[in-house]
Amino acid sequence: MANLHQPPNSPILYSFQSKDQIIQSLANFVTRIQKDAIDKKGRFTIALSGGSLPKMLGGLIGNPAIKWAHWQVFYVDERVVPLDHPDSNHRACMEALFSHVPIPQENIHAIDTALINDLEELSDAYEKDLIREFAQKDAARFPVFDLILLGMGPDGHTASLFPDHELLSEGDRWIAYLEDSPKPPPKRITFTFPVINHAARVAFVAAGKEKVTTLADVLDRPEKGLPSSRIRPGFPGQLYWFVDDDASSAVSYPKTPFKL
Ligand SMILES: O=C1O[C@H](COP(=O)(O)O)[C@@H](O)[C@H](O)[C@H]1O
Repeated sequence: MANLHQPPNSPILYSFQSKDQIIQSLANFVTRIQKDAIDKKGRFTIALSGGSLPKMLGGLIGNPAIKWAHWQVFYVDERVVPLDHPDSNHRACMEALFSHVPIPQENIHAIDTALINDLEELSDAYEKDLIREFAQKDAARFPVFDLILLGMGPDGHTASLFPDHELLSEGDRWIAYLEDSPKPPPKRITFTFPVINHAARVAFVAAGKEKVTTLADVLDRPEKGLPSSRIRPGFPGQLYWFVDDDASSAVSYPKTPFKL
């Protein structure tokens, strides 16, 4: 559980020469965290993003060390569209990962598309799904995920938390909704900052030259307050960055060699 009396741990930045190296290292990292979680509690709770992230998870396919039956998967944010829509984060994760591995479908927590015409009900229902998974088991004010995987947009947004948006100050709800996302589609639901910042581990995955300025702003100039720089899991939580050398070429923040 987050300890408010201790300052957050500093982020750990891993930079790789290629996307393939990110994919392999990320797979090793996730594999180790799921083993520790399952050994300790018999389950592994993970939340995934959409955007470019799902395609970075390919290193998990065919890995015999992954105990899929023990995974409980939620989405950090979801675009409010049918689950087979090209914009759906669930669809992207199914196509890139879950349709290739033996995970029980009931362990993947997608939005209830019967509710997509009422965003408040939809986000309440997703919050209740989270509460069912976490509240009775962990009795915490906020869920404590074993691992949350995030992306970062070129504007510095993460999840569906966009620069200058009123949801940046949401400190109470677990799941919030928005109808005015600056990036299409406009209707989305999203984890709030407190949920992300209560996780045991959070890892950003960001690659490509189009992220270079934003990554330097987030890591070297956090005082700018971009949404991605507000991700600071409370102690003893740990934040990691898995990036490529293109994205990190303008960053002064110290890099750490990757080893497990
Ligand atoms: O719209 C979204 O964007 C972010 C970042 O996407 P990326 O393609 O720049 O990695 C993503 O993390 C989020 O889940 C998604 O809904």
